[in-house]
Amino acid sequence: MQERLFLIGFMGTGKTTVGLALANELKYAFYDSDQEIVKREGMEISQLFASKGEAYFRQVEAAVLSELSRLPKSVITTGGGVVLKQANRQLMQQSGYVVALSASPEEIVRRVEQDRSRPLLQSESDLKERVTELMRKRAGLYDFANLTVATTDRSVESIIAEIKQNLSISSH
Ligand SMILES: Nc1ncnc2c1ncn2[C@@H]1O[C@H](COP(=O)(O)OP(=O)(O)OP(=O)(O)O)[C@@H](O)[C@H]1O
Ligand SMILES: O=C(O)C1=C[C@@H](O)[C@@H](O)[C@H](O)C1
Ligand SMILES: [Mg+2]
Repeated sequence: MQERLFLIGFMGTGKTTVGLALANELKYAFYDSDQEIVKREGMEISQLFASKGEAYFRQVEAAVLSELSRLPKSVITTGGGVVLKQANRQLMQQSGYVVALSASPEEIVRRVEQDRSRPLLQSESDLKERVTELMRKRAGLYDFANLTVATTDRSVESIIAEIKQNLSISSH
């Protein structure tokens, strides 16, 4: 079994939700880079973006990822923008098995529209347009994953089953 699993994907694809349940099933430790940043900085992500800016957030995110990438038997879920830095992509590829979750823009809008915690989705423009534009800007950045799982119209249980099946194949 792989020592470390990383979950990557656009905002709202379910990384934190799926990762926590997967870690419980595998009896692995669970870490979420966004949650670690909140603990370390002592404020919510939206506050951090507002007070120190996105560039500062990205620096802390890279430092947190680097620490998490050394931990044994862990499921590590990441923020949607962690793939923006090439060094982060390389580190994850070298330190574990990387699973990308994907979802349609419509599904992402349904999942995140009631949640004000994501600063990059808080602009005045229409949420669907904002999601589509950001997805276009990030096209290809999640493609380095060992496995990509589509999550639209799928239960968390069936997503986990697909990941576990692929893990058992790739560890033989
Ligand atoms: N397979 C699914 N079907 C329906 N809803 C889901 C599914 N997976 C997650 N959700 C819901 O979508 C919302 C976003 O999920 P989650 O926070 O896990 O996404 P995320 O990928 O971690 O987002 P972020 O990149 O912003 O951290 C939550 O309300 C969660 O309950
Ligand atoms: O996609 C992104 O850039 C982000 C996703 C979230 O997980 C947080 O890391 C933050 O809101 C930025
Ligand atoms: Mg998350």
